Amino acid sequence: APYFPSFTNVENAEKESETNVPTMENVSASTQNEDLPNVAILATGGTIAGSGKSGTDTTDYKAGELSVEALIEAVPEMADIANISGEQIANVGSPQITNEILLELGNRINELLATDDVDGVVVTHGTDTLEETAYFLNLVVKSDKPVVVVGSMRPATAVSADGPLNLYNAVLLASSEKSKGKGVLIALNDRIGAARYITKTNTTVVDTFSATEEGYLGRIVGGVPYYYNESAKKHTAETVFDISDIKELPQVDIIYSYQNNPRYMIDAAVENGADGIVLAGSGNGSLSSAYVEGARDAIESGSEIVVSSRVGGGTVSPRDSFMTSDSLNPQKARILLMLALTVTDDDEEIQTFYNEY
Ligand SMILES: NC(=O)C[C@H](N)C(=O)O
Repeated sequence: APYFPSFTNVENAEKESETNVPTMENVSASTQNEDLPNVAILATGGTIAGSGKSGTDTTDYKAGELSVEALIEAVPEMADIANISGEQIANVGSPQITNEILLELGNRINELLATDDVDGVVVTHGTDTLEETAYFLNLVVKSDKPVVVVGSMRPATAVSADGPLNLYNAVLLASSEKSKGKGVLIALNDRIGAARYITKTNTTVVDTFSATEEGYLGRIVGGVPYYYNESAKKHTAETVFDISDIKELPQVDIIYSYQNNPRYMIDAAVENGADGIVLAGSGNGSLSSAYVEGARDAIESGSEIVVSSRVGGGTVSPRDSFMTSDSLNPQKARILLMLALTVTDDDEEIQTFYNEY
């Protein structure tokens, strides 16, 4: 077959999969191979679970259509490397991922990894906001066991769908002792990336995910993970963030900089109760006078301000006037500010988080 057969007929995949993919609750000891690690796949939707009208439909398809059972049954080779269980956390395109879903996902992963029954977790996710979820998990998972976030750019129904091998590779990484203690990983296109450093860089192409200058951790070659680097930033078991009792995350908004920008968006965020605002400054976090004044007033009103950059790479250098995001892009700087505000509203402490995480 020119492309992965089980993924090409979504109707059959759905029909065949109505039963029997084990969840951690009903996984039966008799179906387990004791020599293999146990990997739980938590599905949230995205293009990896997407379905189009034809094999060449790569833009008008619907994300979040296939169930976790269908994804698992489409890649039977995963059973050779791990005992697989599946859970459906959500089934949405990733722009629909909310703070509520993040909290549910993070708490469920911590629950699973705290048991001896799960050795690693794979999260299937839409690529548009994948880096935000991965970085969130990087900060709240309380375990050294591997957590791998994976997606695809082509829907499951496409010719040369990239989902099946990406999913297999994610399970491979989640099953590997070598992946322990590396922080949350992002696995696409045979590359192993750290959640802290990976970002989406292209609207449509398959190799859209890139590491920032800080680099990749490694790659997968012939079904074997090769690691070369480690992240110098704190993650997972060594972080201070604890979401077990958190019902709602603080409201943090992102506001973009551009020539002639009016300050009313900052004012509107404050009026709507933003606990924090990340400013996507230009260059090295530079801001117009309108934004500087708006941001000063926002601080007076009790909102925290963090300056990141719209540039897409580099470190925003420290300054006296506002906190800065180190090398976190605005969307990841927002994730860290939400979590930081669950711990403190002290600027110095929050700045230290930006430098350490
Ligand atoms: N490739 C993808 O997964 C894009 C999709 N719109 C999503 O983020 O859910």
